[in-house]
Amino acid sequence: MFLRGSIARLRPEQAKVRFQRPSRIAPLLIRSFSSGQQIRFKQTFFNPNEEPDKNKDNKKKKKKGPDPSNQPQDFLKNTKWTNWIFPGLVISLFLNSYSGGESNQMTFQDFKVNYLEKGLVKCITVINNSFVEAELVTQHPRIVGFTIGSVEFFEKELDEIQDKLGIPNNERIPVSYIRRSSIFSYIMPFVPTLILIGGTYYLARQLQKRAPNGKGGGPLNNIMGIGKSKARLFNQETDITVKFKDVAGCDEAKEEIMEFVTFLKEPKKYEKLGAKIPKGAILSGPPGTGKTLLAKATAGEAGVPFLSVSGSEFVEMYVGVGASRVRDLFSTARKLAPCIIFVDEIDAIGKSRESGPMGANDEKEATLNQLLVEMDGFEDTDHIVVLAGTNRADILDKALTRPGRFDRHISIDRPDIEGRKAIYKVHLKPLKLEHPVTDEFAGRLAALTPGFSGADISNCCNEAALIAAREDADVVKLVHFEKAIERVIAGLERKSRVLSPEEKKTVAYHEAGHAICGWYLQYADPLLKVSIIPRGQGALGYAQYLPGDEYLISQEQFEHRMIMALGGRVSEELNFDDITTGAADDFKKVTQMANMMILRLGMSKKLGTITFETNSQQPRVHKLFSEETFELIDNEVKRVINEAYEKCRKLLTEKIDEVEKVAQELLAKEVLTRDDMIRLLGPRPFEEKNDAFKKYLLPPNEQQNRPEEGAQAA
Ligand SMILES: Nc1ncnc2c1ncn2[C@@H]1O[C@H](COP(=O)(O)OP(=O)(O)OP(=O)(O)O)[C@@H](O)[C@H]1O
Ligand SMILES: [Zn+2]
Repeated sequence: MFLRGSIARLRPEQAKVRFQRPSRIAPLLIRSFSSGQQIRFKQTFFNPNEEPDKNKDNKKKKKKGPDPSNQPQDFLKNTKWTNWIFPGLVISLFLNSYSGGESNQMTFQDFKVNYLEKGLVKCITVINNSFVEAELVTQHPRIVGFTIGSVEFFEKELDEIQDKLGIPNNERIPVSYIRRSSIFSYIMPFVPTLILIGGTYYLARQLQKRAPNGKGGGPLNNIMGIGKSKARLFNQETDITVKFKDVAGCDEAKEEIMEFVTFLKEPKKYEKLGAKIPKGAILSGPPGTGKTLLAKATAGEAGVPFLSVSGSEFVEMYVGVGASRVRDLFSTARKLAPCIIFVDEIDAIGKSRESGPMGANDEKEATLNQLLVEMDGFEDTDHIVVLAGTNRADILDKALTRPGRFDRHISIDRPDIEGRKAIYKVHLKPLKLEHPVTDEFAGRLAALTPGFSGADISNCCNEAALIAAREDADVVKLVHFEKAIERVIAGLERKSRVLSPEEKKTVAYHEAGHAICGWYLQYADPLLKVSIIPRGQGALGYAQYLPGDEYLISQEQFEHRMIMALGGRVSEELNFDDITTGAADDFKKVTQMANMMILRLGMSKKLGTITFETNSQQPRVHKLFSEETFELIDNEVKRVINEAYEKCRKLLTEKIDEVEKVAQELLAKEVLTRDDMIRLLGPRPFEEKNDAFKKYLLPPNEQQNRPEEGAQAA
């Protein structure tokens, strides 16, 4: 638009132009050869310093009249103006891109024929070396425009035509070269800044949306709150309903932890005597033994807030996040004090710092260091107790367990029969049972589930209720519990897995072999059930034994267990021409037991009382034993297994009729109970070793009977 004006200043008669392309720096340079003068044009088509149309604004203002609300600050306060930024921008770009819209677009050919050759062209402007605008002597149209491929070609054509028309040099059409930039080139440099400002504004808005309680808010909270601790707070009034009475068994652990409760309740009692209360305790034990529950109960008893966090929640891929979360956790705790912090799975950060195949891990180390610093940092008067749970107390960093930090070590083991009974009583309470919970009933369930942890028991009770519901029963009965227990131990029954008659026969004889060995071996555990219904992942048949709560296992017991495990394969050998793959798992167990006897338990006379076990955590630099010892170990393991095998074969050869009886019965009924076994074979010739079994599972008449001594052992 402005361009036209500038060109207009150049009279056609004034300029005889040799066509020359402008340099970049001097976009509007025309050399007039007629005058030999260089004429410089001011680039006026877009000058940011020059207000293009001041009058327009004035007119607008006049129209509207003076309006106090039109003060700039009022206008800015009214956020609606932001709505007009983008449409305005788009419109101005649109106008800009069509700034040449007034000229009639055509082809160079049309221009040549219709205007140039007829001598109607006043002057020519080449814009950006690609577009040509020509001002005509006519009024309609006054300006025409067309695109050109190359300036050289255009110049040549123009020269040729003017030569042809015989126009003298001094009357030739003046040609000017200009560069016209779009508004984009002025806006572009500001775009990154605008995006940055816009982004910051958006972030700030998102953060403002965050609810005052710290919860909720936009997804950005996740990014901004990365250094925040993820600890869950359980409020003492509402959330922690757990009390010591809900934690069954583990009485010693409760007693130990009771000290923390009294400290949090009556700190004065200790402080006036100058006693320092331990800052923390590590609760260690196998999974599901109630470490979290005990920690919660401690908070529940003391009536203080409980901050629970898992060690793995400190571990992030970003360096420094773990330490920052630890800091945040403790600063929260200080605000809530007196309170209890519980760090579950502390081994995730508290692992011994040099251990691990990759050496030290800087981020974990920083997190652990921060934890140590925080634990040193709080005073007894802060009234914060830190409890930590782990399954691997042995791999914890020594710095964690030194006095002044986690100086109490409370270990919680799997519950024994009495413990299980107590835990059953807790978890049976919410169920609708056939009879009220008796000592006998809970004891029976406890006897049926040796080795179960608290979590297993809770799971088992729930499973029983689910089974009862599936069967549309009104109440949960003992059978439902028995099914649930079997399911937890051996997996789901898979009746859909159909075995061929041949396979079924093999499985029956295999299981009968195990069962007969167990029946006639003195140190075998009491048999509860033999079944040839496939279960779980790969078991085609299985037998359920009830080991008691044993803390010591004799060599003879080991041997008898090995014989029992081999019974399946030996029975196959005795009853069929071929053997099958069914004994793979049995061999694994046998080999493990033999290895343990030889390498760890000093049960080989030849090798003596020495352990050959290596700590796999530490790198092995040299061989721990000589080639001869190695060979000896090999031979001893083989010897132990072979002896067991021979004893097993001898036993089952003698009892081949009994094997037959049991196998046939199994094929007919699929499941044999202890009662079935007694019916087929007579009572077991030994007294059962398992007291719990005797007390809760044997019928009263059997409990009195002393089984005849002297029956055949292996
Ligand atoms: N002594 C117990 N008395 C009652 N219930 C128990 C007991 N021990 C475990 N449970 C049950 O098992 C569940 C799991 O226990 P908890 O989470 O405390 O185990 P944990 O030792 O912390 O396990 P992990 O080591 O896997 O974290 C509890 O919610 C509870 O229902
Ligand atoms: Zn087997």
